[in-house]
Parts: sequence; structure tokens; C-alpha cells
Amino acid sequence: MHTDVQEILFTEEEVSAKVRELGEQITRDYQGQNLLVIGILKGAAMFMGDLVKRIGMLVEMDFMAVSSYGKSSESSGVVRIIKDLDKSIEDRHVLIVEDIIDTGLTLHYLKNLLQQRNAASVKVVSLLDKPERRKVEISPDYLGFSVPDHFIVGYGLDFAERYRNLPYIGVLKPEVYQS
Ligand SMILES: O=P(O)(O)OC[C@H]1O[C@H](OP(=O)(O)OP(=O)(O)O)[C@H](O)[C@@H]1O
Ligand code: HPA
Ligand SMILES: [Mg+2]
Repeated sequence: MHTDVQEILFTEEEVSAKVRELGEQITRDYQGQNLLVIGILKGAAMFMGDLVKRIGMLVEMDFMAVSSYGKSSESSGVVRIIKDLDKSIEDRHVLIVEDIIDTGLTLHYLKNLLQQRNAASVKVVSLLDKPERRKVEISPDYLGFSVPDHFIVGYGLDFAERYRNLPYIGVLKPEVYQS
């Protein structure tokens, strides 16, 4: 375990089993549909890569990059689009892939934006949910795990761009982000 990590919440094996389960659920629900899976960079990059391999039909992939946290451990509440989708999503069934829902501000903004672009349906899969911190009412259609109100890193999740490549999901020691 990395010395800045206080506790491992989910091991690599636990994450992998959950991703497989989510993939199977999504496969059943979207049978016969032409699904567009949209990964929200950078946090969801690993989850997206692993999840699509567990979806048992051909899907299209696209990515958006947004940022609301920057170098801080607190959301600014202002969502900036850094990279937009490549193509129109009009009349498409879209599935947003997120690593974590915290205040809910990012997802609230994204869901509204994609609905305004006249997608046929907009659903959300999030690997993690931190419900205690919610500022707007929103929940995922598919969820991996709920997490307590601590700062989480690993498997895509960062603090100031670090820790994304840890293979497990853990709690960052408070002294690391408070210093
Ligand atoms: O529910 P919220 O409070 O809005 O927080 C969740 C969002 O914050 C993180 O992204 P971040 O802005 O840190 O960008 P990143 O994915 O590049 O790390 C995370 O990946 C979610 O997209
Ligand atoms: O707990 C978190 N860890 C990393 N990134 C995040 N973005 C929102 N909440 C978190
Ligand atoms: Mg981040």
C-alpha cells in the first residue's frame, strides 16, 4: 500500500468483480440497442476501459473531459468543458461513465447538457457514490460501491493529479491534502 494511503476500501480483485457485474447488468438492459458509452475524463478512464470489455455487445465510445476540482479537494461548483464529444448524440441512447459522484454538481451539469442535445436516453453508471456530500439530488442508474465521506484515490481517482494509477481504491491520509 502507498504510504499516503490510510486504508484500502476495495482491492483490485473486488473492483474487477464489481465491474464484471455492472457490465453484465448493462448488457441485459441495452440488448438490441446501439449504445454510446461516454467516459468522463480523466477519473473514469480506467473504469471505462475495464467496463466496456465486460459489455457483451458492440458499443461506441466517446469521451468528455470536464473539471471542477482542479488542484483542490473541494469542488468549485463551476464545471468547465475541456474536451467535448466528437459527434452529435441526437436520438442516441447514451450511458455516462463516472468514477465518483460526490456533490453531484458535475453529473447534474452533464446530464442536463446531454439531455438538451436530444439524446434518446441518458443514463449513468458510477463506480463510486459518496451520498453524504450531495449538494444536488442526483443518483446513478448503475452503482458499484458507496463510500464514506473521505477523500478517495486510486483506480483513476486523483488528488492534484496523483494516485490515479494505484490499482486499488483507498482513502487518502488527511495530512496529505491538508498540508
Ligand atoms: O460530484 P462532484 O462533486 O461534482 O465530483 C465528481 C467529479 O469530480 C471528479 O472529477 P475532477 O473534476 O476532479 O476531474 P478528473 O476526473 O480529471 O479528476 C470526478 O471524476 C467526477 O467527475
Ligand atoms: O473523493 C474524491 N477523490 C477524488 N476525486 C474526487 N472528486 C470528487 N470526490 C473525489
Ligand atoms: Mg480529480
